[in-house]
Amino acid sequence: MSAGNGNANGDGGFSFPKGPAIPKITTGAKRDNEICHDDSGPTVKATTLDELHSLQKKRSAPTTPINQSGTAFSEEERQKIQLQSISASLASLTRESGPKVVRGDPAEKKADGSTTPAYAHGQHQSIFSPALGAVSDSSLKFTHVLYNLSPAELYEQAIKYEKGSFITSNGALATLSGAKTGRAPRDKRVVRDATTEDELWWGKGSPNIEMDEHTFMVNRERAVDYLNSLEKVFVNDQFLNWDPENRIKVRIVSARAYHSLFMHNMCIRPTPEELESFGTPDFTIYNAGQFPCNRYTHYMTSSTSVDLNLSRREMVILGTQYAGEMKKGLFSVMHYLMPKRRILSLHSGCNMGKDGDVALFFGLSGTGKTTLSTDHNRYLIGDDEHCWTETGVSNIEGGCYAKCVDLSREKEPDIWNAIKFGTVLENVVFDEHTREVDYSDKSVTENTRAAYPIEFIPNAKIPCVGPHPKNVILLACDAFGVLPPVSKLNLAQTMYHFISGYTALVAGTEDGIKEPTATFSACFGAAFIMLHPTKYAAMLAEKMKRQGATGWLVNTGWSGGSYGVGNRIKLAYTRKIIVAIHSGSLLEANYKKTDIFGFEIPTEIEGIPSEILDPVNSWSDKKAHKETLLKLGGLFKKNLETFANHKIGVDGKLTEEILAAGPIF
Ligand SMILES: Nc1ncnc2c1ncn2[C@@H]1O[C@H](COP(=O)(O)OP(=O)(O)OP(=O)(O)O)[C@@H](O)[C@H]1O
Ligand SMILES: O=C([O-])CC(=O)C(=O)O
Ligand SMILES: [Ca+2]
Ligand SMILES: [Mn+2]
Repeated sequence: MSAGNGNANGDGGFSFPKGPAIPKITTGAKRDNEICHDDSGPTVKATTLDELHSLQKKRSAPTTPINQSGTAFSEEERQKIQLQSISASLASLTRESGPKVVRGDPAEKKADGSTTPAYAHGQHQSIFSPALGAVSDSSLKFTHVLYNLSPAELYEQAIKYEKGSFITSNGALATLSGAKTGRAPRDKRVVRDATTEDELWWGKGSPNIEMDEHTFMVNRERAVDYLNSLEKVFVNDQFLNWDPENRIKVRIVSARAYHSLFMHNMCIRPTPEELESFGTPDFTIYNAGQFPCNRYTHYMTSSTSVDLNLSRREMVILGTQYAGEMKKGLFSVMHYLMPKRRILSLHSGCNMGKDGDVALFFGLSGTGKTTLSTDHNRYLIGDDEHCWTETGVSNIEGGCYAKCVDLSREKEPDIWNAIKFGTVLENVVFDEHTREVDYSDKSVTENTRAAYPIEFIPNAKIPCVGPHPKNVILLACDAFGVLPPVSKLNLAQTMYHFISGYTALVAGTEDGIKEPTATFSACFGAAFIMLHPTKYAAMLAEKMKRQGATGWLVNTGWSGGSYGVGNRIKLAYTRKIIVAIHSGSLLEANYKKTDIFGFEIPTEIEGIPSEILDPVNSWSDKKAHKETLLKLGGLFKKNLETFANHKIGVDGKLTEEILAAGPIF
């Protein structure tokens, strides 16, 4: 620092007092190693440390909200309206009308040193206190609301108050989701009432396990009471769906900064102006995940319960802190709301080429939706949840949720680079000193994840919308190693495989080779659909037909033998296949038909050894290949039996066509 020229400006706004320079203290003869006392630099204006700290934080630029009558709300009025709305969200339905809510962190000291709400001291601070007498102790306390905090504020909250929260060397926030490191579909309940009774898909194969309205209210009350018993809660007001005409306003009330930052990243972030006119949310999540449900409650079979009430437009989470429940809970809601508007909701990734050609990537968890839709040469529209309307596609979310087990910079550079300040890293392991993440370490779980805003991908298409898809790519990670790396599908085959929703995964690798297990999940997302799979399939068929889209089945799983003998097909090869699909060159290739499944497979693709294109070539044991192929064909047939009775299309013609498009032997 240079001493004495202290007309500091532009670096904090303080000014150096004019007048004679303060004389330096001189201590006689100067020796080389002597400590240099230099107190003549600019001093701060503050006279106390508290005052100094108060200088540090500048107020965010105020916006000028307009109310209905066209006049501007004062900041105070606006905050009061917001708190009133939050108080209504948090209200117990059996007691007071709503809790006393106050804005801000309870740990943040007021200028007078107090931490209690300022109303008692007559200071300016936003509070909302329903004008009712106290009828329980909980109505005497305040609930502090941390409303739409920024990532930086949420980092601080997480690191101060949530065990297992750390900043990793790449700048991301590492968090632990607790005992649950994946979704709990068996604990999902949907309220069966007069409306949903007829509208939803119930019974065998359906993900909708019923609960009654009363039980929902019991769980809702439990969650609300838990949240209100806390000193503070996080509230996120955000949007779903980039299609402005079908945008849904969501409110997420949660107890953890981790949850708030996760949803900040995954939902669409409102601008300050949009927030002013947010009003009442269309859907509210009560995430009381730290608190279990009560197993004496009817319908509860574990201490976890994820409850959807479509009529009330509410979701309650008890007994799981896995953040993916919120994301996929909202997706279920979209799977109900959108088809009512003749919009197809899809568990798919989506990207667009420079020429505007759009591709959808369907597939179950871990099959490559995020990996393959994140493509440096194309615009990313979204990685997991989309809508297909009369005019094109729109992403439902504002962020991506990438698997990061074995993540490498070389193979997935864009995802690697998206893991930076603002990103939530779930359940990863890192060096205790350097905080460098070891993505190969599965000590906590294999399902390690990164949640980041979509704009962290450099070629994200903002707004995340695009024209009608040209290619519909179904991904399967076939650990049996008999599905070809790529097959061209006709429309009936596309429907057949869409309804089947096949993938095969391998269990833990530790105790040697295990048989792969086939999973069938209708529409590549049976856990989230609300209507019968054929409803979505019929819509998909109709849209693909109208737009002339081509269907493809891409095996991102095993090649050269089943799991244990062969290997997972190289990501570089899969990417080349995808490039050939996008460019249209694959459509021009020569094809041959396979046995059993009747797939059309290309004989050549540039950059890929031709022999791997037909799996039979890469299996050394031809007999084992045939047996495995038949085995898988049998599993497909068995799975589709339940759908055979459900007629769709004119006279059930479509059903017949679809069933005929399956394996034949
Ligand atoms: N040939 C391949 N094609 C695609 N992915 C591959 C391939 N080989 C290995 N992988 C790995 O498989 C995983 C695919 O996971 P990804 O995150 O894309 O799943 P997802 O379909 O988005 O699932 P979810 O719906 O659970 O988010 C990644 O870890 C990726 O590195
Ligand atoms: O929902 C999750 O937890 C992860 C995911 O994307 C999926 O399983 O499809
Ligand atoms: Ca994904
Ligand atoms: Mn998903």
